Amino acid sequence: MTRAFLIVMDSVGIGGAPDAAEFGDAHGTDAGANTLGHIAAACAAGRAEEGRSGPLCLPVLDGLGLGAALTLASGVTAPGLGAVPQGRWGAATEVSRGKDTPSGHWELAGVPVPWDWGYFPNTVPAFPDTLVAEVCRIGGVAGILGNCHDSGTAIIDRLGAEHMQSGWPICYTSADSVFQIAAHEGSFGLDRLIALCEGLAPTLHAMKIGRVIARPFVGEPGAFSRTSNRRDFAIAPPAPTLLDWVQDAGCPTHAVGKIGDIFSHRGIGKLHKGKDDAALFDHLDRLIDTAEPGSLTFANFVEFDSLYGHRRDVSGYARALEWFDARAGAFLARLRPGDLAVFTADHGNDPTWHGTEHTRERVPVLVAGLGVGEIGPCAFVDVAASVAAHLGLPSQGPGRSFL
Ligand SMILES: O=P(O)(O)O[C@H]1O[C@H](CO)[C@@H](O)[C@H]1O
Ligand SMILES: [Mn+2]
Ligand SMILES: [Mn+2]
Repeated sequence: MTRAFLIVMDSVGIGGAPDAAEFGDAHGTDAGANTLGHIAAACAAGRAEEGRSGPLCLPVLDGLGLGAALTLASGVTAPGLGAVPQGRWGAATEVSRGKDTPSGHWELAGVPVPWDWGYFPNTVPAFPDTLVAEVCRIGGVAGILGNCHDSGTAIIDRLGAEHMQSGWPICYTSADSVFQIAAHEGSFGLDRLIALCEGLAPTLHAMKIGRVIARPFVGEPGAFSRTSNRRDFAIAPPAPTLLDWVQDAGCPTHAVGKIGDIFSHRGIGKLHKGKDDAALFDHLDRLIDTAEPGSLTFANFVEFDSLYGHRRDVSGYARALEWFDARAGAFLARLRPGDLAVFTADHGNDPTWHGTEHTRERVPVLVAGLGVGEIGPCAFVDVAASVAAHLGLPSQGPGRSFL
């Protein structure tokens, strides 16, 4: 019996999205945002030397077809990449109208987003008075801090001390459809922060705001750091996804990392969480031995995005890719006959691009366990159709299997 491992490298885009200009991610004759392509170019030019050195070195993912997928998506030939692929490889295009994590994951799981997400304006205040009043009522506070667009690390540096003094939660958003609350685990309390986010979620979801996110932090003024106790309260997918298709067929599902949160816990069998991507890869290494016949393991590795993409840290992103590549090699060596492993991504987050937001890009689809060959240009939903076909399940989404 077969097993499937669907592994999302969060934000590892390969450029070339046909609609990038509509998202502000291409201008004029500029080739546009290209997470992998621009990281590889920076590495080759000696501009990504912190904690690593030289051209980007990803022999395992490139051996599956990463460099070939990059060239297919965006026409870029990246220094250090471009081996003759030993896997099946393609470049996938998204149709959902958001370049956010839920849109990307749901569409990979067979369900494009049929609605326009709600967003908050990039003004101060960013939030309507009625929403602020709701935060105050549920949180038992007299006011909020922030009320603006910002980077999550910058805003705790700026407002963390005032938050500890006043007890007011720090509420902020971004270009994504999110409402985020940062609060100190000690002075405000982690359970209280999570209860506040959970209590606000129905109101925000009714506004088609995709997620309410608890962003707890610890430390003292001048030395705050976010913890791994982040919680996302996401709106539910609009239709059953690949996870439901598998579960409804009586087969086990394993969610590694934030997959459970992203799918609002629909179709999730066992949850495997961890404090960082290394701990998540330990889960994957265990599941390669223990996952049941017929099961789907769906994993998200978030640190490319959260620690390096949003922080515009090119060296850090390159380091993370090289670390991941080595772990992927050890993982793939343990695949069994009948196993399928797919490496892909949910959107881009080019660390060389302006701002601190996601970027609209195509994503790689790298498949181990199905022999060698070009999948070529494909759709996000084709990933779900292919995984379902591999597990012997009828695909219920619009995708076409590349099996
Ligand atoms: O700057 P931080 O708090 O990491 O926020 C980032 O994380 C959010 C959710 O993934 C995105 O909307 C992005 O703004
Ligand atoms: Mn993401
Ligand atoms: Mn992100």
